[in-house]
Amino acid sequence: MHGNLIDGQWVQSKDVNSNINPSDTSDIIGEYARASASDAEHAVEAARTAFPAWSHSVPQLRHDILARAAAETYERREELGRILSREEGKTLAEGIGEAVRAAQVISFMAGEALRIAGERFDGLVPGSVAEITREPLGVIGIISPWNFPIAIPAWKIAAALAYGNCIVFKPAELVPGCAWELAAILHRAGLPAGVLNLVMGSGSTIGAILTSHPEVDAISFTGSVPTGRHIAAACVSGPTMKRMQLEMGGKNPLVVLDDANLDVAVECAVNGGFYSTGQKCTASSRLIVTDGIHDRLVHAMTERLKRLCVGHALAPETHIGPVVDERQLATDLEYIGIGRAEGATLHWGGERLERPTKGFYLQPALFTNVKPEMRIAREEIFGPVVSVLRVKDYAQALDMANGTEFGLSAGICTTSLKYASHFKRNAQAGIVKVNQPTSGLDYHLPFGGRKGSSYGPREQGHYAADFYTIIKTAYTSAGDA
Ligand SMILES: NC(=O)C1=CN([C@@H]2O[C@H](COP(=O)(O)OP(=O)(O)OC[C@H]3O[C@@H](n4cnc5c(N)ncnc54)[C@H](OP(=O)(O)O)[C@@H]3O)[C@@H](O)[C@H]2O)C=CC1
Ligand SMILES: O=C(O)CCC(=O)C(=O)O
Repeated sequence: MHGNLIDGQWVQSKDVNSNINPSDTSDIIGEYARASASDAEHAVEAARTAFPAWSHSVPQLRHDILARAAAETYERREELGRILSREEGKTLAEGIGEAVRAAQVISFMAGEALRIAGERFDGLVPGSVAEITREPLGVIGIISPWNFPIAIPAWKIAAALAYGNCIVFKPAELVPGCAWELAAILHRAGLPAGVLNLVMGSGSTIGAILTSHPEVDAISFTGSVPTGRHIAAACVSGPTMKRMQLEMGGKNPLVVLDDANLDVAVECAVNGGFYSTGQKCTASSRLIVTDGIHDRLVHAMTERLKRLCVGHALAPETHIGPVVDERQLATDLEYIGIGRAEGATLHWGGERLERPTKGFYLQPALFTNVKPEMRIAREEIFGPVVSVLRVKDYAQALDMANGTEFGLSAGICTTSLKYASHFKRNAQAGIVKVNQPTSGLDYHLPFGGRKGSSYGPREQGHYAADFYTIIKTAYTSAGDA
């Protein structure tokens, strides 16, 4: 059994979580210990005890540990990608790609340990100086979702460690495999006991302990909007008022204008809407298409969708793996029913598929004749379901793109510099892409959204320091009379 990592020790439990492959429910990837409430308490205590030494450690130590972890993650990318694809269901190519991304982000953050710097000003008191420094924040609770089982934990954990923080990490229950491997890699790389603690268990028990514990200084969370809101309330209700970073849902638009290159637009729409089974917060679930290209785009997309192979995540011919679990499949099918009932046209797909192995297979669904007020155009489904909305011109497209409570990513396909520039400036989203899919982000650049999608400072790149460090302003005078 794979235990939890608490204060440098692997701790077993009688309560076991069997990690099931969504491509083949008879395949059990492994048994993972479910942490108890007292395990979570011990993990927080261990992190608190480890904090003084780790927060004052020399940057070279933090760099070297992270660099070793990045190297092992990269060397084992195929094995880790396979575990990832088995437990989450994205294709093997996507799984290996995500393992590489994790290695790259850890390597970037190793450099951040050395680059962290401050500023110096002349003070207003004659002869005085003021120094602005960044100090580690303390104990960070990291709560991650199932859809990026190694990259999201890696970019949160590596940043927290680089800037000198200690961690209690609770991964999503559906994907303990990658979380355990990442914790084991960092442990082997030489982290002192207590600096990183892994507590696998449910959100409602272990997650809730982290968000309410007075010794946890901050929470970094990625997941759904309702859970994000719940966590936000818990973070501010205790005596310490935790810092928080919440990355939540999206209903991301991809605008396609008449002047777009059709091949580019189809690639962006299919990749951004359906790859990774549409299970990305950055997925383009709304295609907003001007009249002149609408029918050609829908036709070309449909031809492309007919050629996509939905199947076992590990099979080399598969383009789209299964949905992550029965519950998410039920949600996707429910929304497909809602779309039909609302009067949208189910133009292609949307059927549950049988495959040689028992899994959660769903044919990608493309809806046309969708109106902006329909639920399928407003609510995050988190599956391979894309709505096409027809508009008359760019102005209407922009208006519709922004007409959502979310604001994570937004894309436009156009060959017009005028419209591309206007969209970059006026799209109400944290990430804007021109002639690129709305999903798929660079690990060295800041990531986050606006409106209901995100709360708190950005993740990734050197901007991550804004969450994981606290700014101190020190005033100094010479001290002589
Ligand atoms: N924007 C994004 O990146 C993502 C969005 N989602 C959206 O969320 C929906 C449901 O997915 P799901 O994984 O259940 O997302 P959740 O938001 O429920 O879970 C995300 C993480 O939060 C934990 N959690 C759940 N409840 C609490 C709580 N009360 N306190 C602290 N932590 C908690 C979960 O633990 P546990 O695993 O035990 O539930 C998990 O680790 C999807 O259909 C999708 O719409 C999901 C994943 C990513
Ligand atoms: O699009 C990406 O590369 C990242 C998406 C993401 O972080 C998410 O879906 O949670």
